[in-house]
Amino acid sequence: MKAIRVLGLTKSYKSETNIVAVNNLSFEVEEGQVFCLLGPNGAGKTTTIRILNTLLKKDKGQIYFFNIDLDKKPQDIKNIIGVVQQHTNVDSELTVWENLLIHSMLHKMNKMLFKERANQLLEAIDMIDKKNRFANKLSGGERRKLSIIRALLHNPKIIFLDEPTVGLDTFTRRSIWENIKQLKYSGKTIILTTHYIEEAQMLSDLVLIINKGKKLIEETPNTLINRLGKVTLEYQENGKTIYKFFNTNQEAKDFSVNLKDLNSILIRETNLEDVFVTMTGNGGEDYCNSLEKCFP
Ligand SMILES: Nc1ncnc2c1ncn2[C@@H]1O[C@H](COP(=O)(O)OP(=O)(O)OP(=O)(O)O)[C@@H](O)[C@H]1O
Repeated sequence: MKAIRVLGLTKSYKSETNIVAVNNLSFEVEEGQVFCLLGPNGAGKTTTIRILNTLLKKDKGQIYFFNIDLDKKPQDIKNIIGVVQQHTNVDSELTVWENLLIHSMLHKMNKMLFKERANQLLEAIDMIDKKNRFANKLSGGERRKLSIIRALLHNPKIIFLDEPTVGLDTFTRRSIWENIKQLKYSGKTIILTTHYIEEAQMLSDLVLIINKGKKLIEETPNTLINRLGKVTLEYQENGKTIYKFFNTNQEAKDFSVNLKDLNSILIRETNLEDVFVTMTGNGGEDYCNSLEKCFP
């Protein structure tokens, strides 16, 4: 079953430059998938997510969550989604428990169910010992965990995670990855945006790469990597690192024997970051806007 269907989504900001932030974007997400939206700065990811989260109005297009039309039943949609925003927005003046209680009241949860779920989630996400601590006395990672617990409290079917691990240390990041995997195994649909391509490669079933508000490609991480070439050859030429992609190690080796600077050669597995950089251009320049150009 399709958890989300987005058809021809378009949004402009009426600023001095009249930017088309999202331009006729269409995509579908299967129930139970981890779906990752990738794109360079300013690509339109946050705008797309904010529209899906009912926080921003679109100009054009249709959005369905489990066949429910967002335009017709926004409240129904709010009840089936949980949102972890990019900037953690927990209430610093309240304790962890009080933050969760307020959220349960907004979702009209019954008290018994609230207590049971809140304790369960605090336990699962390793925050039970912080239950009575004021949010302003939590570390950045703990605040992020609180916002994840809060987003899950009303048992949403679809969870939006906008850069869930930004600024977190390796241990906290791994523990959040583990939580995301557990959510997927429990059948939740997850929409992830991240600038950590390694995170996208590890967690996602499907990746949608956008640039300048437009869809470039939508594939599984492995398909994207295979299309580019499983093997990457890196070498130096005129003071620049050149990347070339091949289907096999042997092809990369055969190519490398004719290179001048043999010391600079590195042959390694291609990763999703190589795909991302190839498709969206390096350093924000030289954008690749056609699939033919990226994947001849
Ligand atoms: N409130 C706004 N008013 C005017 N322009 C905006 C506004 N918000 C975003 N934009 C512009 O819309 C475009 C898309 O921005 P958006 O925040 O959706 O991108 P993003 O992919 O989330 O970027 P980042 O990775 O940097 O967070 C950018 O050109 C941005 O400057």
